[in-house]
Amino acid sequence: MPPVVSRPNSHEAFARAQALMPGGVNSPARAFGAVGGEPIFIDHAAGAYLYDVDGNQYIDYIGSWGPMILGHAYPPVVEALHHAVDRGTSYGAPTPGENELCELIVELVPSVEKVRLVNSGTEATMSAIRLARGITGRDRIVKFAGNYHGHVDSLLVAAGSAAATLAVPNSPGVTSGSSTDTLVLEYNDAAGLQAAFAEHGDTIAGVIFEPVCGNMGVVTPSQDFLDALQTLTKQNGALLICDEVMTGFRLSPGGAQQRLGIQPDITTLGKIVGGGLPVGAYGGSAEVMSNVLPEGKVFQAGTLSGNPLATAAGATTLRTLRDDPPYEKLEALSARLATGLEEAAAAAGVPTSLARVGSMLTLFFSGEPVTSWSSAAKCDTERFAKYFWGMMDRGVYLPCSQYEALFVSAAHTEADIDNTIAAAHEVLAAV
Ligand SMILES: Cc1ncc(COP(=O)(O)O)c(C=O)c1O
Ligand SMILES: NCC(=O)CCC(=O)O
Repeated sequence: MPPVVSRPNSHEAFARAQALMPGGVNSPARAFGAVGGEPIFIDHAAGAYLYDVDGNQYIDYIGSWGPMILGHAYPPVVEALHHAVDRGTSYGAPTPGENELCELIVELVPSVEKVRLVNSGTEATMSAIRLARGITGRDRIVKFAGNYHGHVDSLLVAAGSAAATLAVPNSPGVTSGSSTDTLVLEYNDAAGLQAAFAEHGDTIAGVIFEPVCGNMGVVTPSQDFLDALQTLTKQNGALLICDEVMTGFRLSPGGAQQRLGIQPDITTLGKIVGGGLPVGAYGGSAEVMSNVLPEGKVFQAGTLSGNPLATAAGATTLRTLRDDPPYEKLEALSARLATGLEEAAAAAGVPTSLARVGSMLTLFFSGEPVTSWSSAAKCDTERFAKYFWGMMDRGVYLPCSQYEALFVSAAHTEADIDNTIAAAHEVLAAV
């Protein structure tokens, strides 16, 4: 792996970008705010690799923050897009391609009988909570500290991911009304959830949660927490909203709900469902979804929803995951990476704890296991930043925050993993 020597073209591009976009970026997650320095500008990507505008190559463990489970420019997806683009890029009218993608979602995700396509994970969660409120006639939504559900006003409270990384878990501009209707609890705290239902049960429309959390780094749900979520929502007539934007089609063909045996009322999807194009989706039983306009009365719409390029990329990706499942390979590669990183940290005497579920993993710079936001917040983020840059300079592109998951793709090889571990040995010895 050639060392990365310099990035003058990225530097120049970032200078231009800063005059054009706030912070020079179109999403704060990619601004490198928590690790210092400047983001690299990407020229192109193929398989497991990113190539920056200075010609440096990186092993990519972000994969566009989750979607690229098959690797970049996966040939069948590229071919499907070529075929689609010649037929026009948007019609604002129904297409057979929408049926194909929705059939695959319904086939693969256990709790989904009917689904609505939108353009992002944020739109999916925004629509899901509106649906829960519309069905129940109640206002309150429960969410968990450190979980991130996109930039929906009422969910941008104690939010994880870039909101936590950049210290705005509660953004200015979110009205006190929206945050009053949001009840924030600790992840993995079944007793806290029980107490919240005891006090507010008849006003809670729904509980939204990450079934395996990725947005405060990877945090695994305990079985009693999962049981409490399902039992308490059912007992109190609230809807359980499983946010599988990150975990959907990643942790198994049917997502975290299939892997962990969760039965939600509404599921939100994003990332992989669009195969690298902008798609989100929300779905549930036919009965729950019958409340969405025009079948029901809960309004939700979109000019580009079900876009033909997006459905082509999404359907090709899901079909590949169904017909040629990469999950065993992902498990083996991810376990190899996790073990290697743990060994590298131990050899260097750096206190860490490694969390992994399938192909999502995080090396926390804290000796204690992380189970919720209060334990995640104890990590040594300065040490993480040194680790991040050391890895970057050795051609390994990691999420630029302690509070994110790293993703392994089916395009990674054992050699990529071993090179990454070798880099980690060098870097961790020096942080
Ligand atoms: C669990 C979860 N929900 C929702 C979102 C929001 O999705 P998007 O960025 O596509 O709006 C994300 C990621 O960004 C996520 O990880
Ligand atoms: N885990 C956080 C994300 O995936 C968000 C990416 C972005 O907003 O750029």
